[in-house]
Amino acid sequence: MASSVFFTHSHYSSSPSSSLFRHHRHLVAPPTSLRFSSSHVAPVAAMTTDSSAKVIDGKSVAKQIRDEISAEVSRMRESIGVIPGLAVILVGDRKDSATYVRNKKKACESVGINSLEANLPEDSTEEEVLNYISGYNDDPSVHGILVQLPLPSHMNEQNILNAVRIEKDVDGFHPLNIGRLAMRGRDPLFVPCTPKGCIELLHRYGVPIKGKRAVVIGRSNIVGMPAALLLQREDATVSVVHSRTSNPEEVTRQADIIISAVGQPNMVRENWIKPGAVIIDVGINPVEDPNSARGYKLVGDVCYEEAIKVASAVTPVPGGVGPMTIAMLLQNTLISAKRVHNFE
Ligand SMILES: Nc1nc(=O)c2c([nH]1)NC[C@@H]1CN(c3ccc(C(=O)N[C@@H](CCC(=O)O)C(=O)O)cc3)C=[N+]21
Repeated sequence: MASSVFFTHSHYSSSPSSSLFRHHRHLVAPPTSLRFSSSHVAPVAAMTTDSSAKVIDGKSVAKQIRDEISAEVSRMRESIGVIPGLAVILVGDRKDSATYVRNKKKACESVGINSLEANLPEDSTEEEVLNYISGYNDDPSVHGILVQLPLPSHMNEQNILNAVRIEKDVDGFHPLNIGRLAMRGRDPLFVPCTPKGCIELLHRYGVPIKGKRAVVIGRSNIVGMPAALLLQREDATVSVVHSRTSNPEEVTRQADIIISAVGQPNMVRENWIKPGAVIIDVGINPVEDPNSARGYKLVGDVCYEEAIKVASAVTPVPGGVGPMTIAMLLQNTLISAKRVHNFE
């Protein structure tokens, strides 16, 4: 888990992920800070007719998906009287985690999903967390359980994730769900939200995957690894570039599709990118920005200003994969409620 982009998101987080990537940390973002107003986002249909790179607008796709979910939630409530429910367990008071949990809650409200929240103090015991999980496991109004990561270091993440009933594992982090994702001829009950959001963006932008070369940068349990499995299920030829890969830029330059999830700001430069490649940037990295009220801004793993010149399409940060992650969480919660109530 150490190389997960999730854990490097916050400027409160202590250590950078991987050693090989560390020498890129000093790269600074190019001076112009791009703004992604909806006005310069091309409509999806225009993508194939224009040769300059397109912004893959995750924020608006996520909004579209939330509208679809919202309609399904209403239909379900009206026909069988069931409202999907998501329980989120937050341990400790990391600011970034609290923000994410708040955003998830808001997103639930926006589509009519019930949200429950357990806020436990940093010094809680593992047993206390397990008690909450077992309460939610047994609660029929809860269709999805999410344990916000990272957990405090005194807790055993594996024990805790193993305790979530797989039928409610809307994060898709249970080893049985991951195992099924990895096996041909089997299907997991849930696909992890961030990788699922990446593939959904490729689908909705009409990017062909079958037979294409894909490179995933990063091998975390929550993004890189499941993203590589999903691409393989989509019939891409997949390579995984990681902290011990020699010549990562050369490998990455072969890719028609790049998914980067390492948590190193602006690591992927122009010379890593094959002209015309499609880039999904999962990194959400805070970098100092005196012009911003917060004192920092968020940038991806990919140097956006360089990528936009060579790639055919790129996801921005923010407004790319992040909002899709939340939309997929809502979708998984709906899928769970439909499944348990046999509602089609
Ligand atoms: N059990 C678990 N499941 C998770 O899915 C999970 C987690 N733990 N721990 C933390 C990470 C991080 N994560 C994000 C979700 C949405 C945005 C998001 O919406 N970002 C926006 C806004 C960024 C901002 O301005 O702060 C954007 O990129 O546009 C980002 C990050 C889910 N995570």
